[in-house]
Amino acid sequence: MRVKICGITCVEDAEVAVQAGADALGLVFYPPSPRNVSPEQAAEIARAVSPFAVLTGLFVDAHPDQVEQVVQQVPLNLLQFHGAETALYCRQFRRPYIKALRMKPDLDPLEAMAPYVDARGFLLDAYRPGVPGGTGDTFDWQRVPRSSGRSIVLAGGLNPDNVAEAIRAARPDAVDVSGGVEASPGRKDPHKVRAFIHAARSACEQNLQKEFEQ
Ligand SMILES: O=C(O)c1ccccc1N[C@@H]1O[C@H](COP(=O)(O)O)[C@@H](O)[C@H]1O
Repeated sequence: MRVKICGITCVEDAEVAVQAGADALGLVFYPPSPRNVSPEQAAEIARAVSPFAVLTGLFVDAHPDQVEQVVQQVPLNLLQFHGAETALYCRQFRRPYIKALRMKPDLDPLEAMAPYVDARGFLLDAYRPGVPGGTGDTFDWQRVPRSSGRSIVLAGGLNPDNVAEAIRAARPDAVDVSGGVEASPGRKDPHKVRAFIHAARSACEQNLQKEFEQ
């Protein structure tokens, strides 16, 4: 079980997340978001954190030049495309990427994943019309495909109180949280970050124990 803390806007929050055991940090390059960071802020965060934390850059239907400019300035390990980007679009940067899929009621996730043959994984998020992400909404975790053969990151409205249940229901490879561990828009609450990671790790251990006993 990997844990990604998304929407990091400052060095202090990045350090809290990594010390609490986060595997990955998300940096949002989407100006309408309260978690948006400039390439300069992102580069400062990148310099401060452990080289073993996976730094993920989140984009929403960005112009390719914007993505190129960011990847020149910030040592990102992974790109996260959170809009309506096609597989061709995602592939052009020749960097490891995950594709976010918003779980609209009529969406078949396996069908939606199919074109992204080179994606490193898929982040499944709640669907709210007109809002690309970071909504704080959950979706029906039973809709997460089992044994798809692809890495699945579960997101959408997760928090320290529901992440264990979400992991038990969906059995994802990773979980991702943004608003559920915030003190205010764009700032993380250290207690919530630690509680979230602890709850996710405990739920994963319980799942493993159950499988061992069966
Ligand atoms: O965090 C944002 O502001 C954001 C903006 C636009 C697209 C995606 C965004 N965040 C991603 O949304 C999901 C769910 O967020 P939340 O936990 O429900 O607040 C999360 O995976 C972020 O990666």
